[in-house]
Amino acid sequence: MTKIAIFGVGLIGGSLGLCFKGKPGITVVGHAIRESSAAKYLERGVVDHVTMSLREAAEGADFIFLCVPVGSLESYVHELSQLDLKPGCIITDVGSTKASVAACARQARLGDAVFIGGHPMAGSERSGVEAASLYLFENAFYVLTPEAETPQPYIDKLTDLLAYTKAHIVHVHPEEHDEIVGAISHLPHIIAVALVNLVRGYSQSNSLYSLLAAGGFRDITRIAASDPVVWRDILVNNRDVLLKLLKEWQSGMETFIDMLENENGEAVETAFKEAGEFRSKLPERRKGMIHSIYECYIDVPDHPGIIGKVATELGNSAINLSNVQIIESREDVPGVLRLSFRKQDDLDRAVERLGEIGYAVHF
Ligand SMILES: NC(=O)c1ccc[n+]([C@@H]2O[C@H](COP(=O)([O-])OP(=O)(O)OC[C@H]3O[C@@H](n4cnc5c(N)ncnc54)[C@H](O)[C@@H]3O)[C@@H](O)[C@H]2O)c1
Ligand SMILES: O=C(O)C(=O)C[C@]1(C(=O)O)C=C[C@@H](O)C=C1
Repeated sequence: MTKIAIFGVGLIGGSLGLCFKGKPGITVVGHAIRESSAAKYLERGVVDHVTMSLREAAEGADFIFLCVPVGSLESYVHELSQLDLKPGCIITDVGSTKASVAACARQARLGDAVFIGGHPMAGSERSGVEAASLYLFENAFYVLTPEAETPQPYIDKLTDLLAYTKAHIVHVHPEEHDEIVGAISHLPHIIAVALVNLVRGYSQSNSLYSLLAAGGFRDITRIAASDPVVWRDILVNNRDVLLKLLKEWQSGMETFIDMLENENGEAVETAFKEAGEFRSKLPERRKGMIHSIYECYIDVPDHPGIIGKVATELGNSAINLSNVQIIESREDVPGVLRLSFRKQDDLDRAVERLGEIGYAVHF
């Protein structure tokens, strides 16, 4: 039996558990720090067994996944180094920063165990095991940061196991990872939070700010709802990279100030053109990379049973709907439903079908 131990059974740890559990010859053990969490992990079926003992979870494990916030990773590596781990055990993590944990693992005495850093480039603004999903990593990139001296058979073994996530494995150097992910993930989270807090301030004296906040604001700020502890740890850990990026960001904002002060419409137009061209060339909307789900919005009349009606219509056309959410519902005013799909094809067919039967569909 291959034993996989997961520490930190939340969004990412729970999703990995779902990918591995039930696969031939695999048993998944989750480590819980609270009894109430232990019961929840079993109830949600993300692991086969739960233990509150770090030793019991780790000893005898063939793979150990550290899925706790970045600020706790080093203490876990240290604690594992005190245990009698199975020879050949592969320890990996899923932290959003890689340089510090790699440096820590290099120094740790892990005996016959091997550390290989990892980072699935998929996630969500939701957190906790309640948000775990079997499909989270499908088609996303999964970064591994092996050292030059990491024996190839260990890398192959971890890569083989990760095939159950259906993610694409890429190897990146830890420092290079932190620079790139700083720009494409950490900086956007800072910008989203700063923007939401700016508008939150304005809305305290005028409720129209919240009322009128529409697609543009919601698109750019979804990630501002991400877990505060997870993101505190990421930003503090990657502060050197982020301080450099924030200075460049500041200079980018200064450029916009100059354009507006000088009424330089041409420069504004060029900035939008260049950004649009680059964005349109990003790899096709890959689940987990840009959107973790395929979504559209439809205007619906405010009357009972509308969700059932839409779901039945899609079901009759064999279109697989993964989620429906009412995102605006006020008396006497048409509401908006958000429809989520796991595949681009389902989204495309839903848009066509709903359009045919008269719904206004938006993206
Ligand atoms: N959220 C994302 O989109 C995303 C994506 C990729 C990687 N990551 C990384 O994955 C890791 C987990 O993030 P998540 O989004 O799954 O968070 P989460 O809050 O959903 O899960 C974290 C888990 O760790 C446990 N935990 C929290 N603090 C702990 C501590 N001090 N000691 C031990 N356990 C603790 C929690 O009980 C929870 O089970 C982080 O390192 C994060 O950087 C997150
Ligand atoms: O989709 C989201 O909500 C995410 O924030 C996912 C996201 C990202 O920024 O792309 C967040 C953190 C990770 O470490 C990897 C992926």
